[in-house]
Amino acid sequence: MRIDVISIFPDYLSALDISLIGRARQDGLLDVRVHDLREYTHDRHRTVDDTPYGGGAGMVMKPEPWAEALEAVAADSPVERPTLLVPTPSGTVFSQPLARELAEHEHLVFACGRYEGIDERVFPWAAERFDVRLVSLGDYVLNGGEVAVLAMVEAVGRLIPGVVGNPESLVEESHEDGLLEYPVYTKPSSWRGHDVPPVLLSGDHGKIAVWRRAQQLERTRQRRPDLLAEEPSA
Ligand SMILES: O=C(OCc1ccccc1)c1cn[nH]c1
Repeated sequence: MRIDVISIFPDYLSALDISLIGRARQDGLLDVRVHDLREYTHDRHRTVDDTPYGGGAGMVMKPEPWAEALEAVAADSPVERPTLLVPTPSGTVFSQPLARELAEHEHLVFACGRYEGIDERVFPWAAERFDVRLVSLGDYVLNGGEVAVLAMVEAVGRLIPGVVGNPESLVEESHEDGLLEYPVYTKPSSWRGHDVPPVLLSGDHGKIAVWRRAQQLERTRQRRPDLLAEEPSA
């Protein structure tokens, strides 16, 4: 998979050089390229933002640098229609199913917004060449898209075969089966007066599986009842 990230803070993405993603890059499983949006400006101040039409506080990212950066990325894309992911509080919610879908794509391009956002016209313009997805990581506001991109690259990258050592560890995960994950324990079995639930020491794998499923349901009911909400009956 090829991943391009465009940002005015490319160094923010250096975290992608470390650990799992870093090794996947070395192993050639992931081809991650980070681009500085200011390389696509032509004025002395390398201007990427300007005041908002209609007034209001803050600044808006100018459309032209984005168009030039996206054209450059599309020019040497391995596919006809790369997927352009734009983190924004006003996007559809990122999820494990979406991460699984994106892990099948050949070329992902991430646009990191800053300030009050990117000029809206960039999205219909980009839609000529990209499958444009505005994606939210949650109902809160960050200063820019870089942190959200790190999260999405990790969520998607770890699903790519070979990136995570033991693919088994990808299956039993929160949200993989729509429920939260059961609690996990390791040695010592008694620790500062807190003991591991005895069932886990019983060696009875059937009982352990039943106990774990019950824990998933109880946790999901307590912390995320929304995940259990019944589909509205047709
Ligand atoms: O703040 C976010 O994205 C960065 C961003 C993009 C555009 C303008 C301001 C900030 C975000 C919050 N949830 N998901 C994404």
